[in-house]
Amino acid sequence: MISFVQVGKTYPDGTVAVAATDLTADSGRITVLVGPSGSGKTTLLRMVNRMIEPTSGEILIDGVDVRSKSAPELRRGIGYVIQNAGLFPHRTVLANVMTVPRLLGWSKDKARERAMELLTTVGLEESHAKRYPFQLSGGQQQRVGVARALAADPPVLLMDEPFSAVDPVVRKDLQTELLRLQSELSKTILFVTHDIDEAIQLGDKVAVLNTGGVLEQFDTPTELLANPKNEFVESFLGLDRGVRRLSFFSSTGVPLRPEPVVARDAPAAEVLARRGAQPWLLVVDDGHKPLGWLTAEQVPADGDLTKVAVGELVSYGHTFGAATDSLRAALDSAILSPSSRAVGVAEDGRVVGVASVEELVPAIRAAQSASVPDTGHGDRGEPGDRVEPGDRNDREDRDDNPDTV
Ligand SMILES: Nc1ncnc2c1ncn2[C@@H]1O[C@H](COP(=O)(O)OP(=O)(O)OP(=O)(O)O)[C@@H](O)[C@H]1O
Repeated sequence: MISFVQVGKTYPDGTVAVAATDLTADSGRITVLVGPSGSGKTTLLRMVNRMIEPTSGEILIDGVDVRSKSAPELRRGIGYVIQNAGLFPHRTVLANVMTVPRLLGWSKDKARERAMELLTTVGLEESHAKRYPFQLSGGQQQRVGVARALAADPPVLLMDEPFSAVDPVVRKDLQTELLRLQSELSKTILFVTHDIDEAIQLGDKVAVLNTGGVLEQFDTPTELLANPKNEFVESFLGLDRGVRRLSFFSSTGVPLRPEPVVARDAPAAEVLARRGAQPWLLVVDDGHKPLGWLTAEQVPADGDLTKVAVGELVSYGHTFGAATDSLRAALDSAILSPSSRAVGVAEDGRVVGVASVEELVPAIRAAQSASVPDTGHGDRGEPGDRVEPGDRNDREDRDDNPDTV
């Protein structure tokens, strides 16, 4: 557990980066610090490993003041991951990951074994070990950064905008990977981001900071979305917070109708009967997997769907897991489809049924008036677009490679 007790930081030029802050990051959980540029997120984070010293208050890790150890000793017990990974460019991937174990006096063999194991854990291949950082993609470099931070198995991990420099698709992969890793490793993670979607996706709890280092709200993502404490938090969460909140509700209440679903080789009489009752038909293959939509007018007069080429069907966009996905996934599936209908599938991909946007409305209304239990990491939904951060690595007094101490 990391406890900030009345922690403040005023820089020598008088800038108040962090106002007196009380905050507790629970053990084995991800606590996200989110806020606009200059709200003191990085300063708060770096006070934990003493890259920056507070001007007031104290920081305790499991009840022990961080100042009771020398900074280098403290840092070797705290993993640290930054934007652009901060890898040593002149060292191989393997050597990068071995850095802290070697500093801790592990034998070369033990450190190498651990590093190889970790590279696999973070989703890299053995062949990557001998490469230099410039020979990896941005996403792969970030994975090496995470492996390096985990090398000495520190209980605490500080992550400062670790996924900001990669494209949104890779970023989403890295977020998913972090959640998977965390479900196995249960580290105490303090994670800084500008991006409220990332905060909601990853955080067990989220601290929303404002300019001047003021902590506006510290809550679970569901509570933040349901009850923002003030206008600042509300506007920071964005106008679509109602939609985001749907990520925390199951789609199991969505009425999925099987009637508009028809096999491509279904008997003509069945096709024609369904055409009469439905404006859109979802055509499925012989494994009951979706092929695409057909409007009633597009159905051949003799009801023979095999006459319609699969390429002529209207794309169904993407499906949602009827038993596993959130209400937001169901809504996305409907609004992103030209038919305005969501396609619900079972785990094996077979179509369970479809629901129009209108048919989703009662389930959405029920969710919006319900309170959500504090489930921690439930279904977190999809992270959305993000605000690109500025380059933070230009600050003079910042040492981004604490391993070098
Ligand atoms: N060495 C310094 N001297 C003076 N002011 C500083 C120094 N480092 C940071 N600041 C100021 O402290 C405030 C908080 O900075 P900090 O980097 O912690 O914010 P942040 O929320 O992490 O911002 P960003 O997301 O843009 O990185 C800012 O106003 C910043 O300009």
